[in-house]
Formats: sequence, structure tokens, C-alpha cells
Amino acid sequence: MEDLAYMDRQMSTEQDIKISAKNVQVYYADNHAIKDVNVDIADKTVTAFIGPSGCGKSTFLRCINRMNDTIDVCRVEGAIKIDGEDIYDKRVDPVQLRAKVGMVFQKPNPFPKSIYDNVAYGPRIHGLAKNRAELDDIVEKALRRGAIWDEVKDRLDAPGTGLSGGQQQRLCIARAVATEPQVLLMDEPCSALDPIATAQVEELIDELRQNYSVVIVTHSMQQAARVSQKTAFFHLGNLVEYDDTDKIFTNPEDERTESYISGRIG
Ligand SMILES: Nc1ncnc2c1ncn2[C@@H]1O[C@H](COP(=O)(O)OP(=O)(O)OP(=O)(O)O)[C@@H](O)[C@H]1O
Repeated sequence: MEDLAYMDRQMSTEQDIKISAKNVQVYYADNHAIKDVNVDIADKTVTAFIGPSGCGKSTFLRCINRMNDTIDVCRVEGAIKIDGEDIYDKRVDPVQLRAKVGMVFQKPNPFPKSIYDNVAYGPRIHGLAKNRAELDDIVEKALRRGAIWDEVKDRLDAPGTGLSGGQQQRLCIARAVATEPQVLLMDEPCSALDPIATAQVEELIDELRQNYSVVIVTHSMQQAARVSQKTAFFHLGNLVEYDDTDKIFTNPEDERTESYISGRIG
């Protein structure tokens, strides 16, 4: 009986893995920025990447939707699978991949278009709506998920760039979720926001976890502790420690993690 229970636990753990990285190396020309990273990232969980400046957090995050492909000198080796599929396989179209793996950047970057068109852009290029009514539905749903619908519903034709910084970032989150991604990558999404907008985005991240696997790079250990269930600590291109967020912040295994969380490095 015990064996069966153990197998059950093992199977459910394996099924819950959304992203699996094996022996990932990243080079920018001669600079070995990510060194043999192995990690399994769970579905419907917020995972935080923390570590000192330049340790490779953003570089590794960008591997997950092949954003590094756009950097000429960048070379990625090893394997990254999402739902068991190798995202670096030649047959994978990076544009399609990025609809499935959405990204939100440090600085809110709405397109110079209306609020409506910002959100409708992805669904349009991926042909997700058959007609205007369906597109309207998708846009409304995404803006609701971005927790900004009530603030913009009466001015969908106004430019997205006219919103406040916090609203723009929630618009960008709505734009990212409009294509129904399965994974949401966030690269310091609150660094340009004030404390109130930060709190709103953090609350939103917690809600998004019901539907998505969220990976967030953050410089704020308080933020990592508030929003994530799992934390990965990077140092000099190595993934030093990856564990439950509580464990990382209260009882880390590695001395380097301990030094970082207590403010001795970084
Ligand atoms: N576009 C790029 N071209 C060349 N080198 C890069 C590029 N982006 C990052 N690097 C290098 O890769 C290493 C890791 O940088 P990365 O930005 O991933 O670290 P980070 O942990 O996200 O840092 P930060 O917290 O300061 O944003 C650094 O040595 C950096 O100089």
C-alpha cells in the first residue's frame, strides 16, 4: 500500500511539471552566462528567480520563450521542454511559442495603439476570433484578468500609452494573457511601479496562478516571499538552490543563498 501511495505521489509530481530544463548553458559570445542549469518548474505555481545583479536571472527567463533567439551573440545549449515538448526543436515556430509562453517586461510597453487594439493584437495575428463579437469577448475577458476592465471599459478607444504606469503594466498583463498562454514570464514587472500599483500587480499574480505557471524575476526578496511558492536562487550563472519559498527564506541549504538572503552578497 505504501508503495502505491509513493508511486501516486511521484506520478502527480511528474504530471505537475510544466517546464523542464536540462543542462542549459547560455553564452553571449565568450561570456558563459548560464552554467548547466537543471530545473523542473511546476504548473499553476509562481516561481521566483532571485540573485545578485548579473547572475543570469533574465537570461534564463528569456530561454523559456526563446527571446534570446533575437540576440545575435547569444547561444543556448541543452534542452528546455514545456509539457514534454522540446521548445528548441527546429519545427517549433518561436512566434507560436511566444503566444503559449507570454512575457511581461520591466518597463510597461503598451503599443502606440488604443487600449482595445493593444489587447486584440495577439488574438488577431493568431486568428483566435471568428468575428468582432468574439474578439470583443476575448478583449473583455483579458482586461478582466488583468484587473483593469473597470478602469478602462468606457475608454477602450483611448491610447494605451495614456494610462498611468501601473495601469499600463496591467494592460500589458492583459495583452499577454489574451492569447491564452500557459506560462507567463515576468521580468521585474513591478520595478517601475509605485507601492500601490505594485500591490495591485502582486495580487493579480496570485490570481493568475490559478490558470498559469508564472515565473517572475525580482530584485525584491520581500516580493519573492509574498508572491511565490517556489524560489530559485542564481549566483554567477549557476542555479545554486531551488526549493519551496519558505524554505529558501528561512532555512536555505547553501551558504551562498544564506549570504544573499541575509544581505551579505548582492
Ligand atoms: N544582450 C546581451 N548581450 C551580451 N551580454 C548580455 C546580454 N544580456 C545579458 N548579458 C550578460 O549576461 C550575464 C547575465 O545577465 P542577466 O541580465 O541575465 O542577469 P540578471 O541576473 O538578470 O541581472 P539584473 O538583475 O541586473 O537584471 C551578464 O554578464 C550580462 O552582462
